[in-house]
Amino acid sequence: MTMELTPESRLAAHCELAQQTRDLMDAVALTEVKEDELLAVTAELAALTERLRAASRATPLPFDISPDGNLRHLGNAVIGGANPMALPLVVEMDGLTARAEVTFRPLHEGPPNGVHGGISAMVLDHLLGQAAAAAGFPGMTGTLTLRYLRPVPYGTPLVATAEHTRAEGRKSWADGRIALPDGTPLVEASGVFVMPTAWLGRHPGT
Ligand SMILES: CCCCCCCCCCCCCCCC(=O)SCCNC(=O)CCNC(=O)[C@H](O)C(C)(C)COP(=O)(O)OP(=O)(O)OC[C@H]1O[C@@H](n2cnc3c(N)ncnc32)[C@H](O)[C@@H]1OP(=O)(O)O
Repeated sequence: MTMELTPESRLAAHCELAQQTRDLMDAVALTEVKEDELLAVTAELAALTERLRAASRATPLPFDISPDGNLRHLGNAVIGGANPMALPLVVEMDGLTARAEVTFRPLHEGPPNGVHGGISAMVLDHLLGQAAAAAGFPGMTGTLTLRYLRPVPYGTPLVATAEHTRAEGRKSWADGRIALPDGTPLVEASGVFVMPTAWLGRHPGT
């Protein structure tokens, strides 16, 4: 884990850029403008891409400690505010239960009018991993098992939750689900997380 000192104002500007990029991605997925406008916007975007590439990192922003003292990962593909790929998911811990409100977007479409199963899996992978980490067992996903019970809609507020269930040596288990606000489950997941030997001693409790 690399700790890096970057001014908060620059990080906030990076997160704003990522959010603007998400808005752009949503607009690209849904646009109906004419072909010449598509070509014009594409040319403008190519120029903007080159401006950002004028100074580049080799990897996204790493784990760091936020001003409120919490571990954060702004470059993460699920929770990273500075990563346009991220929703970004805001995970709250309620005791040992990880909980996140999530509204998927048309951009996440897999089946017609529904969220891609891999997107649901990505959210649950992260949430289960965070529940295991909160219980003192951070690890890499070894196995993730999913049951897709009902199509996952986009544009509707949903709730994702996960909890650590047990641990054995370097392995820990967690369960989770994405559900409608009334609790109706849409996708259920269970996962095995394995702490790589390289992490031993680098996280509280290991
Ligand atoms: C530095 C501090 C960081 C702090 C951090 C904070 C975290 C803040 C929350 C982040 C939440 C992120 C949540 C998303 C997490 C990803 O998305 S991780 C990305 C996806 N996963 C991967 O890329 C993992 C790739 N695989 C690997 O690196 C390695 O295979 C593994 C999983 C680390 C295991 O390697 P290994 O340690 O050499 O395993 P090995 O010694 O053979 O086996 C150890 C035990 O695990 C079992 N095992 C091994 N592989 C598996 C498997 N695939 N399935 C089930 N069991 C397995 C073995 O059977 C063995 O069991 P026992 O014999 O002890 O009973």
